[in-house]
Amino acid sequence: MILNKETAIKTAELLLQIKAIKLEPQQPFTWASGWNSPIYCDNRIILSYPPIRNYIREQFARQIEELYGKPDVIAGVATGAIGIGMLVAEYMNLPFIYVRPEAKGHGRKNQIEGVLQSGQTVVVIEDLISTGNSSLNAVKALQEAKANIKGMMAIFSYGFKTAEDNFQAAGIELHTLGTYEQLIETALKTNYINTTEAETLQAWRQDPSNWKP
Ligand SMILES: O=P(O)(O)OC[C@H]1O[C@H](OP(=O)(O)OP(=O)(O)O)[C@H](O)[C@@H]1O
Ligand SMILES: O=C(O)c1cc(=O)[nH]c(=O)[nH]1
Repeated sequence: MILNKETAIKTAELLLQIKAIKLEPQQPFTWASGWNSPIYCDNRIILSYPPIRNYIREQFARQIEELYGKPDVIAGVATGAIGIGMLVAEYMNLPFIYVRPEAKGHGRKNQIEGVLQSGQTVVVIEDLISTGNSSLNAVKALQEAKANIKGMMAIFSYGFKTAEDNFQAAGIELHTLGTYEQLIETALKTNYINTTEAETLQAWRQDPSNWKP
């Protein structure tokens, strides 16, 4: 679910401004899910731009307070959302933890790093949602540790039906700052992409798991 249109427009403008959106239809990117894709959204770049990371941090903090009040803990999904999650926690003066894709094989063998107590309310921050599997894997680990998950907030989602279904099946509310539709609209308007590229991106989105260049 998009948080609000104004934020979606601004988020798209900022991601394009810092060239977080990469298009390479001839040399597709491989995603975490194994899918091939002509597009990659590298939200990690946001951390290199203080005014932009401040904007994202403040949007998250404002929306979290509006939706859930103050949770006990902010969690980030490793590694992409550790940085921005920590900034949100700092801004809200809340504890921060992060969740690895799996438990470490050595040391304390933790999957969740930081302090989480049974029954604590948690808002989970993610940088990006494709299938939603990484995010929901983190949610599962938190729930197994008896966290009370209030919701998941992401900078951007491709808005795939499979992700929506996955979140619905898990009973987790997802809110995003930016959307694919807004990104493509803004990218066209600002000549970041041309109409042929926009058509490729729309066609790809119809069946992303089977797309080939
Ligand atoms: O919705 P999904 O299909 O799971 O894909 C999205 C995930 O992919 C990226 O992480 P990546 O695996 O590239 O690792 P990183 O966060 O360590 O960069 C991103 O940060 C999300 O966590
Ligand atoms: O699904 C992914 O792995 C993925 C897609 C994308 O656009 N950006 C990203 O960081 N990961």
